Amino acid sequence: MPAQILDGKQIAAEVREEVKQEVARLKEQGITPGLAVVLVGDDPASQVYVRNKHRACEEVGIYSVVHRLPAETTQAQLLDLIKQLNNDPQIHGILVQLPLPGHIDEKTVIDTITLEKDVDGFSPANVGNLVIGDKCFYPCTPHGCMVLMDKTGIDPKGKKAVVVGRSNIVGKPMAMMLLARHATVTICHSRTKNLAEECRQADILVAAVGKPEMITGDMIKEGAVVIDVGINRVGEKKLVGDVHFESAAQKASWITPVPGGVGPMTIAMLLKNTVEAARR
Ligand SMILES: Nc1nc2c(c(=O)[nH]1)N[C@@H](CN(C=O)c1ccc(C(=O)N[C@@H](CCC(=O)O)C(=O)O)cc1)CN2
Repeated sequence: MPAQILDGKQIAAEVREEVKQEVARLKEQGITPGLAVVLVGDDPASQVYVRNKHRACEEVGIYSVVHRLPAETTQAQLLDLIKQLNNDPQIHGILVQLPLPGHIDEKTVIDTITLEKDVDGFSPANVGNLVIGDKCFYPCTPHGCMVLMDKTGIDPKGKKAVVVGRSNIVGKPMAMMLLARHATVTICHSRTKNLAEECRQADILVAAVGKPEMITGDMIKEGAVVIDVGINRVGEKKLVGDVHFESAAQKASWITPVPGGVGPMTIAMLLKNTVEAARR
């Protein structure tokens, strides 16, 4: 039987509605959650994501400021802006849209965002807290994957989870979150021997490699839950994930589509983290 769809659009809408209610409660206490988004340069995809983040904030009542800086902005100028935002009482969350232009060191920039306002959850201190299970912000994309499963009644406890991809933004935090929920976790990457065999062991398979349709149906265990984090543009307009949807859907019990799966959850979880930052 073909897989059921994990509908990210619908679940993200539910999360946004919950956030809206939480924002209203905070406003009754005199607190308006505030998010600052910083965009450097003119990457077209980043411009769209930043615009969508601003709109999503407006819809739920979060105060949002977008700082659009030219591609030639120096690292020192960007760090100055972040320090200013760190001290701005109206701003509870700071996000620097990635990727940054090549002359700016992403790590230095992320390290400059104060821990309390790191709503992306990318800073080393936040990641450290995630690893040891302390209070932290869950990075938005893997958090979105977890919420997709939770709201569908998929419990990782005792399951074998395979995460393909070891990025700091998705693969590694995803593995930590699954581990915290008592899954047995394997992280695979470009040098994993016999990737297909590893993937076939997975009750939950998370693909986050950035390679169009690399995971095919023959790599999937019958009945597995397949979460596709990839967003790859092929040709002029077509978007595909890291999973070959048609063949994978013949084997999986649940699968996320691309578009409309994990992507919409990323922004919904950012709103949630911003409200959490304000609440704290
Ligand atoms: N500072 C950050 N930078 C980046 C992040 C991030 O979480 N923080 N993630 C990505 C980009 N991103 C949000 O910033 C993002 C990507 C995709 C989507 C999304 O909704 N995708 C849609 C398809 C949209 C399209 O047509 O292109 C989907 O999958 O349905 C939302 C947010 C890198 N940078």
